[in-house]
Amino acid sequence: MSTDPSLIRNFSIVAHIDHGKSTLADRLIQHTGGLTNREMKEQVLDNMELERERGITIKAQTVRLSYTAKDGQTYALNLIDTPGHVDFAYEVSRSLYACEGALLVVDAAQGVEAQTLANVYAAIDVDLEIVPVLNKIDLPAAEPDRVKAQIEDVIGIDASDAIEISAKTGLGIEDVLEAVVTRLPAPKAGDPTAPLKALLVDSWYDPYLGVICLVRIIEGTLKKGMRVRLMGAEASYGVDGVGVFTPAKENRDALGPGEIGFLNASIKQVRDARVGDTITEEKRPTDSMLPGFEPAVPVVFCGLFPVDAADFEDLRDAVERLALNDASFSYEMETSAALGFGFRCGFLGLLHLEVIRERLEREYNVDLITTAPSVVYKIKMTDGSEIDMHNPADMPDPVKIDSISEPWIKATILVPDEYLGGVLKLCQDRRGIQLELTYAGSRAMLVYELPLNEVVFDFYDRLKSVSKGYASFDYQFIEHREEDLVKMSILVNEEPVDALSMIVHRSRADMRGRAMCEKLKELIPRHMFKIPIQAAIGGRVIARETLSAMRKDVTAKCYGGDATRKRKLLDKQKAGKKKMRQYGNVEIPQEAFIAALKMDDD
Ligand SMILES: Nc1nc2c(ncn2[C@@H]2O[C@H](COP(=O)(O)OP(=O)(O)OP(=O)(O)O)[C@@H](O)[C@H]2O)c(=O)[nH]1
Repeated sequence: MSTDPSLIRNFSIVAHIDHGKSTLADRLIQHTGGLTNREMKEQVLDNMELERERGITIKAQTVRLSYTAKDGQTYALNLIDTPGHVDFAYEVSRSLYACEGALLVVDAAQGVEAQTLANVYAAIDVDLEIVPVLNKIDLPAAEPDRVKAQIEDVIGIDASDAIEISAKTGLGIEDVLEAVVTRLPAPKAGDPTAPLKALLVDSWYDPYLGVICLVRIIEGTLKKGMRVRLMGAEASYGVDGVGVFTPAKENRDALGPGEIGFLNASIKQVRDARVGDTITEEKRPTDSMLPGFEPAVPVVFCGLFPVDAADFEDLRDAVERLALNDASFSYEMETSAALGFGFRCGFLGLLHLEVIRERLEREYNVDLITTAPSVVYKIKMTDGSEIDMHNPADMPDPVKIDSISEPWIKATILVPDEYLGGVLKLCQDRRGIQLELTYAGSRAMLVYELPLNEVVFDFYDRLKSVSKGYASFDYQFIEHREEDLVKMSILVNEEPVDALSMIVHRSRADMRGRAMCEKLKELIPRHMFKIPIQAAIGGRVIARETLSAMRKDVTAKCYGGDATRKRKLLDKQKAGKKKMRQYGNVEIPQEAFIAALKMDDD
């Protein structure tokens, strides 16, 4: 039997980073008896090691809590964990779409911050009922009244009955559960006998069961044994299992309207189970798909190569396994003159790239070289044909090119007044076009059009540093625009380093070329000989630096010292070597590749 929709509440927690979302989720699970203290890992919902370390949530997870309220009824509360970063914006919006309400958690000492706004607006956009919760009320610096006023001023929602809690001490947790039951709406009572219509909220790979799909039933009933169709993917599968997470996995026979749970159906890879897709019954399909299905497409590409060419097979294995679990990650084999065999990989954004790179290195134990991230350029050839270029190394002969266009985005940035100047300068420096500048309280809202190319390298980092972390940023792709773009090559000791070549706007080529040569001069260790470092467009050198030759023996400073120290130094050098790549007779450390691409605007 599926649960009566009036006894179901589906909700998310939205918050700025570090305001206590995970701590509150853990408390709710603990309070409703989902896990004993001992069973409870430090943070149950953020279950990937990397997520925990970086304090970000990548894959949405859900948990069903059973709560007997003061009205005597037992409710099924589905808490959906949402990822919190702009690279994963589409997944956030899909997981919010599966809810009727959200708890807006605000740190009572810090108040409303950038991500509070971005996340709460995302929730308001899909018409969720919002319950404000002031957390960390135990802190001496907590100012609940001031923060309530701020929520009303800045966000524009009523905060008079905001719940004051401490997720740390457990104070107010019961009030939160009561508010979920009494203040959030129940899901609409869809017809359990109607043709099945369910939203695919999330999917991940389980080594034993294959792909697990998290689904929200809109209408009809999902049953074990049923044959279902993924309408967007145009594929059908037999359902092997249906159930819920409490957070332990519990099998059920069926899930009805309003319920959130999982299905497994021997789906081989998450690529076949895209977030946002509509699931229906094969033999009695629903007549319309849920709106807004748009599989996330990679927008940033880069090459991944093993530091040691002998590790290529390990890398292939790791990349294949990762792709099983991440539909937004794409790859194809690539060969490079300097780097040998590797993969050209596609990502949702820079954070996604970094997360994947770290997972490959850490979980799969392969040392990697990452080439310059690049966006997708559309090239019109003089013979009328068109190509999508993912890699600057594939740039055709310029005489055969008619025009090149690059992707542009529309970015929305919220920033406190005092940092506005720095943010404006940053956007301007990145070829931004200002569309709007408005104020909400002491915050400015900026809308800019920007070339994605200028954003992929280090825009988030720069934005964070110029705004002390207070700016929030969100973007959407608008179109490809024709621009005056050229390929800039980097030559180290007269040898082109293909991994460092990039497409730049002609107006910025000199500046970028100079900056790149200066950076590389700092990043490449000295050798026994002089090394010229040059940036060039076609055959024309636009910038040049010279790395002078090393004069002293590294061990020289250990003269008279003990032999152990000397050996340690040599060992350290040897270990360092593993991370280097040989170009002609020059060694370039791996860090140089990413670091060289970070631009300093000031
Ligand atoms: N004093 C106090 N500290 C709290 C409270 N709730 C959470 N914290 C602390 O605040 C920090 C951030 O809490 P998290 O629950 O990890 O925050 P989060 O919003 O989930 O952060 P992300 O997972 O990074 O988005 C942790 O060090 C918690 O121990 C509280 O009520 N009082």
